[in-house]
Amino acid sequence: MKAGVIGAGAWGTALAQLLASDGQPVALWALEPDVVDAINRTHENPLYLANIPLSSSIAATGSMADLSDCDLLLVVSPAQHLRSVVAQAPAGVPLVLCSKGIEAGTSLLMSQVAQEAQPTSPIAVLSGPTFAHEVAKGLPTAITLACEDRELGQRLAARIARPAFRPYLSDDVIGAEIGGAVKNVLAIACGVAEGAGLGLNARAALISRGFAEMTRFGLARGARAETLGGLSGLGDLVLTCSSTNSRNFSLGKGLGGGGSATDLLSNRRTVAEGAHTAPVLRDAARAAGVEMPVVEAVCALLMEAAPLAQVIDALLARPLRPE
Ligand SMILES: NC(=O)c1ccc[n+]([C@@H]2O[C@H](COP(=O)([O-])OP(=O)(O)OC[C@H]3O[C@@H](n4cnc5c(N)ncnc54)[C@H](O)[C@@H]3O)[C@@H](O)[C@H]2O)c1
Ligand SMILES: O=P(O)(O)OC[C@H](O)CO
Repeated sequence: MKAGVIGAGAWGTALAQLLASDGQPVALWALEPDVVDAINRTHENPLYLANIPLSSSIAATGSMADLSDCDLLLVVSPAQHLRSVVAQAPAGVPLVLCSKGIEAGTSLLMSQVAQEAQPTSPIAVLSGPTFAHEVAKGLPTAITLACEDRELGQRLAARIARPAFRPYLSDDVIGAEIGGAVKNVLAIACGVAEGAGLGLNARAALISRGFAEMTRFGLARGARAETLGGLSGLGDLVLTCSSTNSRNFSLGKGLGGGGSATDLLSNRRTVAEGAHTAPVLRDAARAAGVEMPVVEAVCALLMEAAPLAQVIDALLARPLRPE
């Protein structure tokens, strides 16, 4: 058994560390030669997951050919690059998609993108409340593993589970993906509330009303309510909306503190997926006739279409309605 991980950002590196924790070989594909070099020479990834000593069973590589003998591939690139990395991956090997987002230009979920890029590869989705540093340190974590093929899902869960890492099985791939994609946009909104000093009542309101938006959109796209209320939806929403450990929450906090989206987004090395998902989600929701006022507000701030005070006033002035 040899697992492959595609993408050596914080999450790919943490997942490689998790898989290698029982001593099995893990091939970790990285885009940057510096990252390959650092992991192989010093067993660290200072660029994306600093201060975590990595297992010597992890071999980093810049060549997808080194993943050809893997029985499992975890795909952990930013969502907007998933199509190109999956197209380069070995064909026919089960792909576990760990990226959270919706593809710009197509509005496709990651499973749909992967299906197009590697039509012969079985697909599963791994998504839930999981800060990379905590998983890399072996702290207790639960996550949704969604796969339409239940037997494959069970095999993958057994392969990925570790004493402190518990995958919960689901066959609702769409639900798991929509929760992970939408919560990133809502975390930006909660960060804005924090940065603007709007208080904890406002944050709780954004989480609850944001979850209502996630549910409306998810149901319209064929997700199941129980999945949206589980680890990959509500669970991840609560985590990401509660901490500056979240890149999305931090981005929002910067916006709420008066920073411009252009400044905050330029030259960042790490990914804040919500900034890329927000306009795609807004357009998909409009096309489906689904109201998502919090998502609309985040888009307005990201596009610098209106000042912060005006965006907040517009949200508060919406007509009163039943919960
Ligand atoms: N960090 C977490 O705690 C966490 C947890 C769960 C899910 N995720 C998801 O995992 C995905 C990856 O996030 P991350 O935190 O590992 O990334 P990161 O922000 O730590 O690093 C950025 C990654 O983007 C890659 N990249 C940049 N340009 C690229 C290109 N042109 N082609 C391919 N890759 C490119 C870099 O090599 C690097 O791996 C995201 O969708 C994120 O939402 C992250
Ligand atoms: O840092 P964020 O905002 O990308 O969130 C990381 C994970 O998705 C949390 O589950």
